[in-house]
Amino acid sequence: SVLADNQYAVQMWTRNEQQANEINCNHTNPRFLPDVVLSSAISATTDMEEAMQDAELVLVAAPSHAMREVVKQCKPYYRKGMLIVHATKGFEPGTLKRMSEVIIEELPDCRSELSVLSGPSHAEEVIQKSPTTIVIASYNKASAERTQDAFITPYFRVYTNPDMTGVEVGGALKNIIAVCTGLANGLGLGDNAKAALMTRGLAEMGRLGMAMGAHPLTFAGLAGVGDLIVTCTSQHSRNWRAGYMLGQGKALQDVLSSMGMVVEGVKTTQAAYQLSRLYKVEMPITDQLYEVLWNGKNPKTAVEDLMGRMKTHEMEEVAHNPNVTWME
Ligand SMILES: NC(=O)c1ccc[n+]([C@@H]2O[C@H](COP(=O)([O-])OP(=O)(O)OC[C@H]3O[C@@H](n4cnc5c(N)ncnc54)[C@H](O)[C@@H]3O)[C@@H](O)[C@H]2O)c1
Ligand SMILES: O=P(O)(O)OC[C@H](O)CO
Repeated sequence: SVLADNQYAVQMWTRNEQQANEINCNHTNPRFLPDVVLSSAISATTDMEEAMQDAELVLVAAPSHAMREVVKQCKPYYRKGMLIVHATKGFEPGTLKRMSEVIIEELPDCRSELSVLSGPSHAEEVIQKSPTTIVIASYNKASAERTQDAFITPYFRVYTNPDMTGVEVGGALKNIIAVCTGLANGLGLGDNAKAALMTRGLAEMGRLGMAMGAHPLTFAGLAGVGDLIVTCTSQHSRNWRAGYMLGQGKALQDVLSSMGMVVEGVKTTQAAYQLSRLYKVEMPITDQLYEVLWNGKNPKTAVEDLMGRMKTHEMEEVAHNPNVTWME
């Protein structure tokens, strides 16, 4: 819709014939965005060749577990010079790769034209043209700026950032903390607990991100704290809602099937748990959510175990900084 507002003819690809017909005939997409009329500049097809044949820019928003499969389908129709943008927040299950790494493996020639679009941006609000800010990260400045120009509108403000790793890691990890804050609300815990999870969650997002090569300041930006705030507090968040239902005692499988849409935070918790061991980074909140989601731990016990951890400094970097001294 943003691209259509910027005068692009938009061709959507979907594997669902009925959805394509609905978009072409009625300009609606009722399962995903009920009560919304789409621009007539948007059409849909189930034929990838048709979708990509005249494309200047390809935006991929497949769930993280399906990214490789979808990019493989794009491959025969890819042309050098096309801008490739992804908006997916997660890691590839099993390989633990970031989405840009998966895309570059499948389309090695696209590296300098590849960007990630991330930040606090629930589709339900973007479609209403409610003011939204996002960030585009790319290895290449010119590609970041071309992509920024393609998306920027008076209601959709786009920033650029050269830190691809930080933007991708921030966008993926915030979903873990959103599931946790939903869980806390479902358990009846208060705002103090929510603020604690968001703040200490941001600390562990930054720790893993930096170990993976990200710039620490990216976590203070839109793809870090910005997306963390919206996902932990918005009525639109699927990750928060999934956590809330778990906190109310529903089983994970029932929660996921009732949602009918991807809840990236569940698989991302497993990936982050594995990455934290690979990079030797402490992620106590992620560890507890992993035990709840994947090993059936009682969430109340998980909260007790988090609160009962050995006492420590708030920021190791500050406490052990030789320029910062304690008074005797
Ligand atoms: N919804 C948002 O507001 C929003 C905002 C920013 C980023 N994202 C990210 O975008 C990604 C997708 O989220 P969403 O909200 O569109 O999810 P969704 O569950 O609403 O839609 C996912 C779509 O992908 C399709 N799909 C699933 N597996 C597929 C496969 N193997 N091949 C082809 N198509 C497949 C589904 O049929 C569905 O149409 C996620 O990583 C999410 O974090 C979502
Ligand atoms: O609905 P969620 O929880 O998947 O969040 C969607 C977007 O990532 C918000 O920026």
